Amino acid sequence: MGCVPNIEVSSCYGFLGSVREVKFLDSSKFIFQDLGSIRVKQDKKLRWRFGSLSTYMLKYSCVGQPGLEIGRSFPLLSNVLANPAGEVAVSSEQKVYDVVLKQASLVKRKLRSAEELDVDEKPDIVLPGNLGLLSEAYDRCGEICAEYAKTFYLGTLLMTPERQRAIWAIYVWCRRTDDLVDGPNASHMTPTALDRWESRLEDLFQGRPFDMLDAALSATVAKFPVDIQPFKDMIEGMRMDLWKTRYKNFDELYLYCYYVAGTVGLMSVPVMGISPDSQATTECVYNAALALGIANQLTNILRDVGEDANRGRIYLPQDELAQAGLSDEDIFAGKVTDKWKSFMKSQIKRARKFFDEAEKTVKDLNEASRWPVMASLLLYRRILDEIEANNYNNLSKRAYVGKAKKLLYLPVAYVRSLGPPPRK
Ligand SMILES: CC(C)=CCC/C(C)=C/CC/C(C)=C/CC/C(C)=C/[C@@H]1[C@@H](COP(=O)(O)OP(=O)(O)O)[C@]1(C)CC/C=C(\C)CC/C=C(\C)CCC=C(C)C
Ligand SMILES: [Mn+2]
Repeated sequence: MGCVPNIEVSSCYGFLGSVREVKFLDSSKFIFQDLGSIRVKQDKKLRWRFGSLSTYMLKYSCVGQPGLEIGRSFPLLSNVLANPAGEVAVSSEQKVYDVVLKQASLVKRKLRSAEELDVDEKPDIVLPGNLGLLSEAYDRCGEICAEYAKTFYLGTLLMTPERQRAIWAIYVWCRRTDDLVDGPNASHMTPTALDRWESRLEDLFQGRPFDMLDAALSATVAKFPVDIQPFKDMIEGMRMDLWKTRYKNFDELYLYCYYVAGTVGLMSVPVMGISPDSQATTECVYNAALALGIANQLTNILRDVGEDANRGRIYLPQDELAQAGLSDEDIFAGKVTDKWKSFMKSQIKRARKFFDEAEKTVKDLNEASRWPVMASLLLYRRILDEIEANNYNNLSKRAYVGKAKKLLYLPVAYVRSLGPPPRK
């Protein structure tokens, strides 16, 4: 999916040339009752097939509709399928892209309305008690990040102190959220407990943190234009982990990856900042952040196939396993067959595509954030190489990047992050 803003058709009735109702699934939920002025110009290469909407160039001259530029045309999305009733099933990629658009427009508005202060100059919010507590809270977040996520921690050491502390605070909240369903007390976790965690999140966003670690995130979201939605969506991903142990196809898996990892990318962009020299749209940068999160999660899933299977979870898409002549039993048997190797090659290839999409936009970030993000990207992507080096045995062997190699990658990441943002 490119960065061209897309309008997603949720339901489209009528015949070519005289569309009667098109609902736009963006934050405004436009419903054009009087569509007389809308003409759907059929692209000569495509034709209308009842029940499936192909890509159309939608030309309109809507007058008086806020936010829609008159006369502009947008390519409608070709993966929008309509059933005979004209109702449209929306792919996960589209649902997530809708979130990305909202996040991007929200940050653009926040940055426009707020003083264009460099984040390093903004004062910390004053929390009850003394400021020393906040500094102590951030230090504790840094210790937790160093303890549980050496790769990410290494990346944050390359950041400015303000951004470093903000990412530590976000990391700790993400870690605590993940530990609710993956940690030692996971067996006692219930949807109600996740609801309580979500209301605690709302409190900290309103400046009422529950404990010192929440206080660090509360101060962070007061300082950076970070929105609550990605945090809520991550909790939704944890709700899925409570009951869902199989994924029918990549569309289902993509949505899960957005929830637990793409959200991290969306949380991080306002902290990383976008370079003033960047020619990329905010949507493009958010898309790249999403892609990095998806890439990380797909890599994490490929790295942890054996471990996850031992806990009764198989994230790999069932339809793709079947197409490769594989089943859950093959995974539980733990045998690295030729079929398994061939299947893994295609899974690794797809994960790399998401890393490559993210890498194209790292240089559009604020200069001080490029190196840490590039380092984190290269180090996580390296896990895929290690799975290959293990001859695709991710069923009983956990691929990892050794400390020496991690350090070796830092100068590589530095060189890769040099240079101006790419011309779009
Ligand atoms: C320097 C840098 C990239 C910092 C980001 C650090 C951060 C906030 C990480 C949060 C990670 C976390 C604990 C998320 C909770 C859910 C979860 C576990 C997600 C999976 C992470 C892997 O964690 P781990 O390696 O510990 O695996 P196990 O739990 O042991 O199985 C994930 C794979 C998701 C990680 C996703 C990211 C780090 C996304 C980072 C994206 C950006 C920083 C956006 C950069 C912007 C552009 C334009 C590319
Ligand atoms: Mn994992």
